[in-house]
Amino acid sequence: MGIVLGPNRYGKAENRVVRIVRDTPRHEIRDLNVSTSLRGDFAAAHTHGDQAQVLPTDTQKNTAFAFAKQHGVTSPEDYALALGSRLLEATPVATGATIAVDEYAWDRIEVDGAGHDHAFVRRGGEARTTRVDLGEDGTVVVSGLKDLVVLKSTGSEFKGFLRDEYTTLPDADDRILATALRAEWTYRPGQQPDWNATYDAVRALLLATFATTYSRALQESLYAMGTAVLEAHDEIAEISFAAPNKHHFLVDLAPFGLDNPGEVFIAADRPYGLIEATVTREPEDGR
Ligand SMILES: O=c1[nH]c(=O)c2[nH]c(=O)[nH]c2[nH]1
Repeated sequence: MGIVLGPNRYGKAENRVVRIVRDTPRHEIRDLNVSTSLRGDFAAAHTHGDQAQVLPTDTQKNTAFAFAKQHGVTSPEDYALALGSRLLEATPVATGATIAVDEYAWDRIEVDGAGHDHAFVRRGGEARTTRVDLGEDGTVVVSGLKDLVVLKSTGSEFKGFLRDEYTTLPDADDRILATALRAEWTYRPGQQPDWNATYDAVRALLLATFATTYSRALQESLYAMGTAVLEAHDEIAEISFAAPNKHHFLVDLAPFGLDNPGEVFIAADRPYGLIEATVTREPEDGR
């Protein structure tokens, strides 16, 4: 039985690219974590140690930084599309490139009621994400966010579930619902919307829908959030979620002679329920 090389790709992961725009005294900052990956006929490098067609990962790293200067970063999507095209041009045997970008948001530090020109404070642990694939079947842009930590202190229940001899969970009529949301939405082919405005709108819609939907399960909240995004954004084909159910357990204060009507909880970090769902469009939508 012969042995052959299977799928392979290579690139430079997690280039931490920070771009400052300083054309005026009021600076702008874009803080990115950029990973590049090329695929194609790189068999010779694996089987014969022949690097002739291999654009070094070091060059990919350099291009990521050079493009932050030359092309600029108006949005992670625009930057990733430009970087991916360049790497494909520079690497004749490459048939596809994937560029993944996480962006960390910085807010201006407020001084005397105004945002400072060049001093910033990191906004939480949340990141904006994009993954751009330039390949054999065209270009796909998947944008999203991760580690968006949200909590509802009421308006959430979980009851009526399947029970067996191992089930101990009681019905909950009123519980805390919390998650660190990961969402990824895929743009329809050929769409080039205002990436930043669309990101802001989708994020706001996810948050508002989470807040205002009475939740009978995290699954129902995710479905409502996805439906809201697809109804409002024709340019988006589908949206996927991964949501850890960050359990908050009511603490038994009875030993101390205290009642606890949903006031004191222990926040458990693990294990957590992991709820994943994709909300998509029916094929007969015709596009
Ligand atoms: O929103 C929830 N969905 C579940 O599937 C589940 N399972 C569980 O134990 N608690 C919860 N909560």
